[in-house]
Amino acid sequence: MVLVSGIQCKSFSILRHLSLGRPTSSMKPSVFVTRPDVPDVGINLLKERCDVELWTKNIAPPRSELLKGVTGKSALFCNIADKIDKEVFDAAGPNLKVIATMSVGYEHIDLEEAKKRDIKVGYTPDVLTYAVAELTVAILLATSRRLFEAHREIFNGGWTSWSPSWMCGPSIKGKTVGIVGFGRIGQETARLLKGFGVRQFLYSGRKDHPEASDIGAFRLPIEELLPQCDFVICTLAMSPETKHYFNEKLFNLMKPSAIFVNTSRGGVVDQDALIKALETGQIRAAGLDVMTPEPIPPDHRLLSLPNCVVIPHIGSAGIESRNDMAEVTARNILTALENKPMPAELKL
Ligand SMILES: O=C(O)C(=O)CO
Repeated sequence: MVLVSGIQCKSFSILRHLSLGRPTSSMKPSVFVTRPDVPDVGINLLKERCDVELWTKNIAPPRSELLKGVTGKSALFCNIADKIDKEVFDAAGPNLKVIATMSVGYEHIDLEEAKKRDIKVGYTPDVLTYAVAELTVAILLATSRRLFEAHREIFNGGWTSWSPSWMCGPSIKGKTVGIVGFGRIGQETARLLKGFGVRQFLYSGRKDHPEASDIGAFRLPIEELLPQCDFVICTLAMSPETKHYFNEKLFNLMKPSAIFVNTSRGGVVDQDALIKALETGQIRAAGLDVMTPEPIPPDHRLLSLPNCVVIPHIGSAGIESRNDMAEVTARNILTALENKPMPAELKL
């Protein structure tokens, strides 16, 4: 609450309606941004209207710094590596109006708590769909054509000569691809893969997707889909229902030649079951942009498997998409602070 000429104003937007002109620096809402390397486009937008405080290091702020940074702020600009729970809301205090995450995933935010306190929550769907789909195709190819394994052979002396059967892997052309979680990213991945000559796309999920007919994809129950697929791509969103969705039973339904790719969340896979499937040859290989935990310790068992490609959660890391994500996040904050419709607000 601020006092202006004897009038008590609840928010920045009311001050603006009173035609008091551009707010002075002391009247500006304040934002805590949990990384210093957010693309300029987002930070510059925020700075036009807000006092912006950036966490100084390129790692997630330790808990104590997150709590300190958010104290008294009007808005929080965060990402998937920041756990936003009751303690953070309490530390922020009553000024907090909006939390905007620079991500499409939002399972790191306690939405119940936000709702209780009437705090808006913004996220960044759509703008990263292409980048994640592109990376999904890249991991699929890196896994099937054994790119990292082959690269290592150059340095470890394994490349002795051109050999007829050395470093061979299956092509995508003529194969059956199953997409589990046929939302925006799953569908875009299928569109990109069409160019590789896939014979059949299958998908599973709770409902039919009208877009599937353009793509030429058929919906099947997961138990019928898995035994038919040469490639299984997981783009399932994380939720309590999808935790450890890919378990031993599902890996056992896959072909021994199957390649499994996950670019959604590590938590949707029972990782021990995946490791077992890779070690025993239950499936041929896996390509993962996501895993548990993140970052994965360098001595983790998963990293010792030659048939597993592991990438450090860079699905959305296209330059264009990260710029767009920063911009949408900033606009989510600015519009929420002015009580205007946000570009991408989560319904609480
Ligand atoms: O946006 C997300 O949810 C990510 O995982 C990172 O882009």
